[in-house]
Formats: sequence, C-alpha cells, structure tokens
Amino acid sequence: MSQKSKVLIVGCGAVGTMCAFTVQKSGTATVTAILRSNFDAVNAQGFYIDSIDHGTISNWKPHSIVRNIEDAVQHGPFDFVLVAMKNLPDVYSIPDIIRPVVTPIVTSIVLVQNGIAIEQPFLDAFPKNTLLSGVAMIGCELNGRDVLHNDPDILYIAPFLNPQLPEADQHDACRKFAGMYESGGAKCPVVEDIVWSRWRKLVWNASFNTVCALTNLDSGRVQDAGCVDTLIRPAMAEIVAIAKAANYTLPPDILDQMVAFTPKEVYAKPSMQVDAIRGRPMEIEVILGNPLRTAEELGVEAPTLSILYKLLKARQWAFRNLQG
Ligand SMILES: NC(=O)C1=CN([C@@H]2O[C@H](COP(=O)(O)OP(=O)(O)OC[C@H]3O[C@@H](n4cnc5c(N)ncnc54)[C@H](OP(=O)(O)O)[C@@H]3O)[C@@H](O)[C@H]2O)C=CC1
Ligand SMILES: CC(C)(CO)C(=O)C(=O)O
Repeated sequence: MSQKSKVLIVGCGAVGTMCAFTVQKSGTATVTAILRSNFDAVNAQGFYIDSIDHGTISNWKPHSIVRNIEDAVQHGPFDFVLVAMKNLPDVYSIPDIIRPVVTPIVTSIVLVQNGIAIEQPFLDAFPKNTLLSGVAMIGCELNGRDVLHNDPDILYIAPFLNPQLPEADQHDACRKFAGMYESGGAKCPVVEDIVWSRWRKLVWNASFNTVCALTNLDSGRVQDAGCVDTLIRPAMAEIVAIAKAANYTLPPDILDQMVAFTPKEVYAKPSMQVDAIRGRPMEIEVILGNPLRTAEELGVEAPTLSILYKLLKARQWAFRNLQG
C-alpha cells in the first residue's frame, strides 16, 4: 500500500476548508490545518459543512488542527502545502509565512487563490520546490465554523514551471495532487496553460467582485441596479484587451459567458464583497493592481479598471484608518 501524502492547509477559510475536506475524503492523505480565529470552536465541535458537492456534514475535523505555522512543523515534512489565504502582497508576504513548513525538494506548494501574476514571488523564494497554480471555480463562504458551499468545486491546476527542477517531476507532483483531489469527490482538471485560465477567471473577478464590493450589492442585485452595462461589461472588456496584449486571447463571447454564468436569482456575494462587509483587506492588488500594471507596460487603456482600483484603495484606507 502506498504511503499517504502529508498535506498542510494554510488559510483554512471558506475555500481552504473545502480543499481540506476533499483531500481528506480521498483517503490518500493526512491533513493538517492551521486555524486561527475559529480554532476553539472547531476544536470543540468541528466544522458544519453544507456542500453542493458533498452534502451536509456535521462535526467534521481535519486529521490535525494547529494554531500557527510553528505548531504545524511537527506534523511535517509536508508533501503539499496548500495555500488558500487571501493573496494580499500589500499586507503580508505569504512566502515568509510558509517558509518554516516548506522542505526543499519534498514539498510542492499549491496555490488556490484568485488573481493574476501571483506565482513569481513563490518561485523566487523557493527555487528548490515545485509550484502548482490552481484556479478555483468554487463558491463558498465561512462564518465561524459554518461553511456554505453553493457552487461546485472545479479546481483547474498546472505546474508553474520552475526552471531549476526537472519538468517531469513537476508534472508528476501535479498529477498526484489532481488524482488525490478527484478521488475526494471534486473536479481537478490539469490544464495546459494555467495563466490563460487565470486571465479567464479574472474577467469575472475584476468586474463582479470589485463592483459588488464597492456597491455592497450581491451578484444579482448589482444586475438589477443596472451595473452590468455601466460598469461590469466595460471592466470585463478592459481585462480581455489587457490579456490579449499579453498574448492570452480569450473567446470572443467571453463577456456573455461570464454574465450568463451569473444568474440573477443566485444573489451570491463574491469573496471581495464578503471582505468589504467584514472590513477586511481585499485582494485589490492581485485582481486589479497587477493587470493595471501590465496594461501600463503594454500601452493598453483601462479607464474603468483604474477608477475601480482607486475607489477600492480608498475604501481599504477607510477600513484601516477609520475602523481600527
Ligand atoms: N470564497 C470563494 O467563493 C472563492 C474564493 N477564491 C479565492 O480563494 C482564496 C481564499 O478565499 P476565501 O476562502 O474566500 O477566504 P477566507 O477569508 O474565507 O479565508 C482565508 C483564511 O486565511 C486565514 N489566514 C489569514 N492569514 C493567515 C495566516 N497568517 N496563517 C494562517 N491562516 C491565515 C484566515 O484565518 P482567520 O479568519 O482566522 O484570520 C481565513 O481562515 C482567495 O484568493 C479568494 O480570492 C476563489 C474562488 C472562490
Ligand atoms: C467567481 C467566484 C464567486 C466563485 O468562483 C469567486 O471567485 C469569488 O467569490 O471570488
């Protein structure tokens, strides 16, 4: 019998908990999760998960839970360190945070995060480790120990190739992770071009996430309010133009696809709106800052994204300076 993989979840929020659940359900891994604000609640009663993929599960716990990175070290060395924290390079350095649990050669780092151009800091910090880049098409929210998972989990994944390691080993690690994820009951397609997948998802995140966060209207009400034509489609079109200038061509009907992917009656709150409601830092840099920097380098006009970016930065300033 082959040995179980050791998996550590850093960022066991909405997405991280669903990843932890899926990996543990596969029966092929032992899962350690770092919990912070909800450690005591989960330690006492476990998570309550209401999942469109897995059904209703009460009192679920990862194999081990710990309070911080230092306490996680004893459960390693890890084969996979799955990062599902918010990607906030303006607030913290994730490579610095995970460094104690990344063993050279042994550990593959798996990013399950939104945004574009998020991989390079990890390649720079960990030249001896495989990096897997994952784009999650999931919808979920965590409140305390309660997870509502209402949009099926499809995790597109690929190695973000590290030129210092044999390519075959990186593909092997990716296939191993994807196999584990699929046997846990979710979808995990290995794709050719993960950067293209990131641009594709960014079309939604840079428009719906940002406008919902700024207006505090969910994905249905923001459409009732008329924002699709005034803000959302213009923002989407600018992402498509920046991607094209960067040599990533998206399908001609991508705007219609993304709007159709968002039925009004679902009334979902995108993750950035959830952060805005909670007064937490938002992923402004990886969702708007990075594409805007690419636009500037490549000479693409992006007036709508630029205004959304400035407004979100001001909103974030208010969280930090007026709300403590
Ligand atoms: N929610 C969704 O539907 C989707 C989200 N995504 C992306 O997935 C990623 C995760 O999002 P989401 O799950 O919504 O985020 P959450 O805010 O629900 O979860 C983030 C978690 O990270 C934890 N955390 C923060 N800092 C640290 C740290 N230093 N060490 C350990 N844990 C830490 C937080 O703990 P605590 O709360 O205790 O501070 C929290 O549990 C983001 O990039 C998001 O854009 C992608 C697709 C869909
Ligand atoms: C598109 C969506 C809602 C879920 O896939 C998302 O990415 C988010 O909330 O940030």
